[in-house]
Amino acid sequence: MLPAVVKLCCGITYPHLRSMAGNSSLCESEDPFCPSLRTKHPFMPHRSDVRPVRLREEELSYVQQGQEALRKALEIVEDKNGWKTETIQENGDVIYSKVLPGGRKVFRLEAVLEASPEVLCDVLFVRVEEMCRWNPSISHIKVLRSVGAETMVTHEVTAETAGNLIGQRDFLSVRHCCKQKSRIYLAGAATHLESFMPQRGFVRAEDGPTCIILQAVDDGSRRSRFTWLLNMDVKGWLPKSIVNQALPRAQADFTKHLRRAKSTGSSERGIRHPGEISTPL
Ligand SMILES: CC(C)CCC[C@@H](C)[C@H]1CC[C@H]2[C@@H]3CC=C4C[C@@H](O)CC[C@]4(C)[C@H]3CC[C@]12C
Repeated sequence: MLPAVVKLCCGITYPHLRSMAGNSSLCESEDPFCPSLRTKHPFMPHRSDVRPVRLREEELSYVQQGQEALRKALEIVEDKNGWKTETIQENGDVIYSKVLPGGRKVFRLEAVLEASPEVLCDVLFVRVEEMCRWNPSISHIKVLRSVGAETMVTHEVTAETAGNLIGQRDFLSVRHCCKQKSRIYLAGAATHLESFMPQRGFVRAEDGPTCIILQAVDDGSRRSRFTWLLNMDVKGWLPKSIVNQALPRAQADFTKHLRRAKSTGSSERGIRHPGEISTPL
């Protein structure tokens, strides 16, 4: 697995980003990944329209932070040692936990969802701002910066829902998406934006380094293996036991809402894929 991690780290899978960063070996390979991402971001070069675009220092730093988040998150998730089964849900989803050196407890949810990795990527990454429509635990998500099609800075605010023992939190995160072989990786980590300091009345929590791995269960399948590392510092003064109960619960709830998300998202946007309408994920 190490070579894969190193590859990701070096940005070998991002020919267009390397080009944007000033490397002269531009867009040699056709990248069929997420065509919707390209149309969404008109500044993404098409093959016939390839020209070097220099990333500003700040943008380049977000790309690097995203790649670094993925590398660190994969290191945690792929280390097979020390994981304990936390809960087995009725639907078969399993949450494992592990205590990292330093004492933080992280959670890994494993599920199978009835959608292809591309559809899940669309719901979770491309249309991230729509997440609060299908997930009542989140009250607001805004993309503050986009760098190419695969990196963005987002601001998220959790909802003040009854039963949320943690209380409302906000997050400022770099989010990064990349495809390698049959997998799509969504990574994230807390970041900074000068114009976006913690706001009064909010406790700024930190999400990450975290990642979601989406992998087709078998060739041509519309089912995906969904592996999600939840690695969160909720901040504030709270007993560890409360936090360590709330996090896996939040993870299970999120996955429950995600299973219903695609139908809502598609119909609201008027996009209909045959056979995909009301199928839960
Ligand atoms: C217990 C309290 C403090 C937190 C509960 C809400 C948690 C589970 C919510 C808040 C913000 C959410 C994240 C917001 C944005 C993204 C980016 C997306 O591409 C994958 C999902 C991901 C990573 C969400 C995962 C779930 C998340 C971390």
